[in-house]
Amino acid sequence: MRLFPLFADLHGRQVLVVGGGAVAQRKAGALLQAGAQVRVGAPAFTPELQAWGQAGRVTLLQGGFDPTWVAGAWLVVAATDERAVNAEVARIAGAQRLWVNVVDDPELSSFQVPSIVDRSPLVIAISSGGAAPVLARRLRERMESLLEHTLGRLAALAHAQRAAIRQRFPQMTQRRAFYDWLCDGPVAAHLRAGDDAAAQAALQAMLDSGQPEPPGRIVLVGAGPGPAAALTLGGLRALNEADVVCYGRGVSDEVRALARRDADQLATLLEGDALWRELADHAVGGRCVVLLRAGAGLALDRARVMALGLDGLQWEAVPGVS
Ligand SMILES: C[C@@]1(CC(=O)O)c2cc3[nH]c(cc4nc(cc5[nH]c(cc(n2)[C@H]1CCC(=O)O)[C@@](C)(CC(=O)O)[C@@H]5CCC(=O)O)C(CC(=O)O)=C4CCC(=O)O)c(CCC(=O)O)c3CC(=O)O
Ligand SMILES: NC(=O)C1=CN([C@@H]2O[C@H](COP(=O)(O)OP(=O)(O)OC[C@H]3O[C@@H](n4cnc5c(N)ncnc54)[C@H](O)[C@@H]3O)[C@@H](O)[C@H]2O)C=CC1
Repeated sequence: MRLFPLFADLHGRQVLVVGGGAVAQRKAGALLQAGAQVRVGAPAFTPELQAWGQAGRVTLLQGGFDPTWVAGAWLVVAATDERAVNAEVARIAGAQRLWVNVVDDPELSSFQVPSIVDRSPLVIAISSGGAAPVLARRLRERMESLLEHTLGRLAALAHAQRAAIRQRFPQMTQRRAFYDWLCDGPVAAHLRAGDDAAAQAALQAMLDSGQPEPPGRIVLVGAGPGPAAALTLGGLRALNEADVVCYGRGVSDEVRALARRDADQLATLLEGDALWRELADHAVGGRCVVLLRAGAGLALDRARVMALGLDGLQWEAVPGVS
């Protein structure tokens, strides 16, 4: 590892960007995101940088690089299109032991700027160490599509409850289990479905009870053509574990009789989203719900389940003989 990754707190700290072109603008923009006080010095600026200057978001220093500009800076970025100027900026900043990023010379840079996936407070920084910046960018684009945008809100929720979580789960092993539940269970699912209030309530309920509620389980079982003998072994096993059996048209009494004795049995004629929701409602408190349908049974629509924010539950399908 040639470069050591670290996360710098630039809030309220002065950073100097030398150069006023597209690259200087990109660096200045990222620094502003991090709350830095950005000063940009160049003979000419992009329209965007000029606008930021007028709005007071950055301070513009007009003219060619002047060594006095580095005074007060914590970091310096050399982003002109003149190699000699960039090298001079690196020399002056380096002499004062300031960290300097030289956009056209990884060798002269004492720090480089990574590709950033921002799910604040979660942040991922990717570096190729200057070997191939485009690879870093491509990897970022893949991660952007992979990581839900609600990840940041999940981390923020965890942050807000950090003390309560420690108090409720004093041992590290308990906390690990809790965090697994937080990421895999209903809180994350509610956030993905855009229901922040429900996410907060689920987290609060967990902190109150201290019991990671096991996720409910829903098994879609195909009952086969009718007689109990045609039920698959998987179907039979699910019926034995069921707390609730929802059955559709054409399911024989013979098959229903195989369910666990104290399971609730309910006929349902619902379809689509209403059906998925009904099954999820029955699965509260970690219950096992079996949907019995004649023939092959109902196919599991994972995309729909996810869209409805019900993927915190365990969904399975045991197709029957059709
Ligand atoms: C060393 C480093 C110094 C530094 O910190 O700036 C550096 C150096 C150079 N970049 C060059 C070119 C390009 N850089 C990009 C993109 C990014 N470059 C970034 C960082 C870094 N670039 C640092 C290393 C980081 C690492 O390796 O991990 C990113 C990650 C961050 C950011 O800049 O904000 C950002 C992606 C952000 C994102 O989208 O996620 C693109 C693609 C594009 O713009 O789409 C091209 C055009 C294609 C090409 O030419 O390769 C050139 C040649 C210039 C020339 O030939 O004139 C040099 C100089 C050299 O290699 O010598
Ligand atoms: N690190 C990176 O991600 C990338 C780096 N590059 C490198 O960055 C350089 C700059 O790229 P762009 O911003 O697109 O160029 P640009 O031509 O848009 O901007 C250059 C800027 O430097 C300023 N400048 C020139 N002489 C100066 C001086 N003496 N003092 C202060 N400012 C001065 C100009 O006024 C202008 O604002 C490129 O030459 C290239 O080598 C290019 C692409 C990506």
